[in-house]
This record gives sequence, C-alpha cells and structure tokens, in this order.
Amino acid sequence: MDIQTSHFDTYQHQPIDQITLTNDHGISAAFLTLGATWQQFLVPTPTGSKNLLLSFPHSTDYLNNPFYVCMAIGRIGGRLKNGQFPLAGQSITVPQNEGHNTLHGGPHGFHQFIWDYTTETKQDSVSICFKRLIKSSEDGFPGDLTMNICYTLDNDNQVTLTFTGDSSQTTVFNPTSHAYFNLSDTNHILNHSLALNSPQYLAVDAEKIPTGQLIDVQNTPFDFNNGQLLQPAIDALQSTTEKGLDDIFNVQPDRSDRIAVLKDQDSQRQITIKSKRNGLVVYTANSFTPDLPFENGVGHPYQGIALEPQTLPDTPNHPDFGDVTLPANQSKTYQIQYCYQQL
Ligand SMILES: OC[C@H]1O[C@H](O[C@H]2[C@H](O)[C@@H](O)[C@H](O)O[C@@H]2CO)[C@H](O)[C@@H](O)[C@@H]1O
Repeated sequence: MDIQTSHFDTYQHQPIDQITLTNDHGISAAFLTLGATWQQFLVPTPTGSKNLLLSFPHSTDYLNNPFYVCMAIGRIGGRLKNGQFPLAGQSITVPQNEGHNTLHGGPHGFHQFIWDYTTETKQDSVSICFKRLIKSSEDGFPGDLTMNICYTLDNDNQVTLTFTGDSSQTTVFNPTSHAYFNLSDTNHILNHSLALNSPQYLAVDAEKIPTGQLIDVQNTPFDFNNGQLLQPAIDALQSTTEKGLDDIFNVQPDRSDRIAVLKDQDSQRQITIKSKRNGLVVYTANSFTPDLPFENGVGHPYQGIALEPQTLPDTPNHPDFGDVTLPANQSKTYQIQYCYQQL
C-alpha cells in the first residue's frame, strides 16, 4: 500500500495537491484538494494503465464548465425546486444557480472549495480524508457544517466514499459523487452495458424537477433490470430533448447493497456500485462540447457516464422520497462503493 502527494497546480494563488493511493495489486486512485475531486482510477493494462475516469489536466478545467467532472457534490445532490424547502417548520430559501432552481449544492457547493486533508495507511487499505468547515455564510444553507469526505482504496480493488456531516443547526444533507466513468479503450461509453436494480424512475418537469410521480420502467427505454447496452438505450431517446440518459432511478439495494453494474463489453472491465440510498442519477454526458479539454481528447456526447447514488432528489419537497434532514449536532454518514473487476 502506498500514498504519494504531489503539487498538481495553483488555482487563484492557492496550491492544489494531488494525492495518489495505490493498493498491493498496482491499482491506484488519485484525488485533488480542489472540490475533493476523484481524478483518476488507474488500472493495469497489458501496455501500461488505463484511467477509468474522465479527467482534466488543470484545476481551471474543472470549474470552467457546468459538468462537475468527478467532483464531490453537496450539501444536496440534484435539483431543489426554486431553491426552497420546508425545514423544522420554516420555509428555507438557498442560493440558486440554474434559473430559479438550485443544482448540486448551489453556486457555493462542495465542488467549489479547496479541502484540507489527512491520509491513513492500514494493512489492506489506504485512505484520504478531506475535511472542511462549510459555514452557512459560505454556501447559504442552514447551519455551519463540519464535513468529511473520505476515499478508501482497498485490496479488493474497491473505492469507498464516506461522507460524514455534522451541523451546528438542523440542515439538509444528501451528498454524492459526480464521477464519470469510461471503462473502454475508446472515447465513448456506447458499448457499455448497465444493469440497475430499479423498478421505477422519476417523472420530471421541463426544468428536470421531480413531479413526485414514479413511473414503472417496464416496456420503456429505462428498464435496465436485466442489463442493457447503452447504445440502443440512447438511440431510443434521440427524439427527446436530452438525446440520452439524464434520469433519476428509484433503486432497491440488494442484500450486499448493490444497486448498479457498469461493464464495457470489449475490454470486460466492470464497476459494481453499492449504496444504501434509494436513488441513482444516470447522466450520459449528452451535452458535452469540444471546448472541454479532457485528458483522453476533447469533449463530445456520450464520452462518459456519471452514476450518482443519493436519496431521491428534491426530497425535502417530497417527504415520501425519504428524509435528508440532518438534525443539529448529530453526525450522519453515507457511503458509496465503486468496485473494479477485470472479468
Ligand atoms: O448545463 C450543463 C448541463 O447541466 C445539466 O446536466 C446535469 C444533469 O441534469 C444532472 O442530472 C447531473 O447530475 O449533472 C449534470 C451536469 O450538471 C443539464 O441537464 C444538461 O442538459 C446541461 O447540459
């Protein structure tokens, strides 16, 4: 097990570090202090290594576009209608960043911060824990939030994300990761298959806000229960505005908390995703554009797929979706696991 720290670059006169964790099988995962970003998931190939994540070469590239590439998302993933919600008998309004709605924690979400960190080496795992006090005056949500985002790489080739929040006042908390995967040796994900434990997806309005209605996936392009190739699923959506997947699935974790399996048919690389929460947003990068300077070539639609486990979005406005309340001075932890296998 190994941990290496290096200087990545400088952003707004502040140094950005890159921290690389390596396990005993030669698999490594790299992270940036900017946005607590998961920058690389490097697996061995016959000729070297392959990054399973989309990545940029500079800090500014991460913040110069609206795609949150592999960054940490919080306090709340997804959209909050009108940036408003009821909480502890009050109507709360938070800063908006997509018209009058709030997306991915608003204009000052987790992705905007430069995080402090500590590292830890154990016999079978290596970890980096990003830490920051996010003041209510910084992101506009109730309560000062003491936030820890830990990434652990173990010898089962699994990366575990652990989000722990503790707030000075009752607040809302539904963090996730915006990691975009491309498991293939090509620059698109069309020959990946996706399997989801998901009987329903959420209806959304024209602004992609959940209406509250859950729709059965049977006989729709959204039925991934038996696994489905992404190319035909995306083809079936070409007549829609999005021309691809940007959808919220109501998932049912199995006994091992598995909710999804992504597999590249050509290379036989596979990622299994585990989460205890009831939502998964699937976004196939439908509006990526050539001005995105990715390390594996300029941006284009379907270059990667973001799989974002969370409690169903806009939950504070839909109590039947769950409860993302974080009571004052009580710590809450969510975990997401991404497990790599070469079949
Ligand atoms: O404006 C850029 C894109 O923003 C949205 O895409 C987000 C998507 O809706 C979310 O479900 C996902 O979690 O994050 C995406 C990146 O922010 C728009 O929906 C998309 O059309 C825009 O191109």
